[in-house]
Amino acid sequence: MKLGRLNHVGVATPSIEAAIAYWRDVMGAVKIHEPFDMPSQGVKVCFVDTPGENGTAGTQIELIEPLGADSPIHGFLAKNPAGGQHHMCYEVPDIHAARAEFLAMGKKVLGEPRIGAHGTLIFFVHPRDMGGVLTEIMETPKGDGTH
Ligand SMILES: CC[C@H](C(=O)O)C(=O)SCCNC(=O)CCNC(=O)[C@H](O)C(C)(C)COP(=O)(O)OP(=O)(O)OC[C@H]1O[C@@H](n2cnc3c(N)ncnc32)[C@H](O)[C@@H]1OP(=O)(O)O
Ligand SMILES: [Co+2]
Repeated sequence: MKLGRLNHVGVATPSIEAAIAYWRDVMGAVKIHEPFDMPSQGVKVCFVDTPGENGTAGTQIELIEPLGADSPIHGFLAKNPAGGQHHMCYEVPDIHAARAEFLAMGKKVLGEPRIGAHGTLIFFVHPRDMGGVLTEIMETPKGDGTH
C-alpha cells in the first residue's frame, strides 16, 4: 500500500446545521458546501474546505449526520452524543487493487466498494485493524482535482 493524499476527515455530528455555524463562526471556514443526502449510505453530508498549498485544493472536513434508522453512525453518536472525529479518508489510484492489498494483510474490509460522497468508489477498513481509526479508502477523482 502507498499512503495517498488525505482527502477528508470525517466528523460525525447530531446536527449539520449547528456544525456549519461552528465551522463558519468559530473556525472561520470560508467555503462550506451545500449539504446533501446520501440515503444509500445513511448519512447527510456537508463538505468544509480547508486551505491548500499554492491554490491547490486542501483536505476537507466531511460533516456527517445520521439519515434514516439504519444509519451506520447511530452507534457512534450514541457513544459520542456531541459528535466527534469519525474517520479518515485517503485517496488511491486503484480502489480494487487497494482493497485486495488490505484483504491480503488480513484487515477487516467492510463491504464491497461502493460510490462515496465524491462520486468515486470507496470502502472502509475496521478501526480494530487500523490502530483504532475507522479508515476510508477512496479512488482519486478524475479531472482537475477540484471538489
Ligand atoms: C460513504 C459516504 C461518505 C464518504 O466519505 O464517501 C462517508 O464517509 S459516510 C461515513 C459513515 N459510514 C460508515 O462509517 C460505514 C463504515 N462504518 C461501519 O460499518 C460501522 O460504523 C463500524 C463497523 C465501523 C462500527 O459499527 P458500530 O458502531 O455499529 O459497531 P460497534 O459499536 O460494535 O463498534 C465496534 C468497535 O469499533 C469502535 N468504533 C465504532 N465506530 C468507530 C469509529 N468511527 N472510530 C473508531 N472506533 C470505532 C467501537 O468503539 C467498538 O470498539 P470496542 O472496543 O469493540 O467497543
Ligand atoms: Co468519508
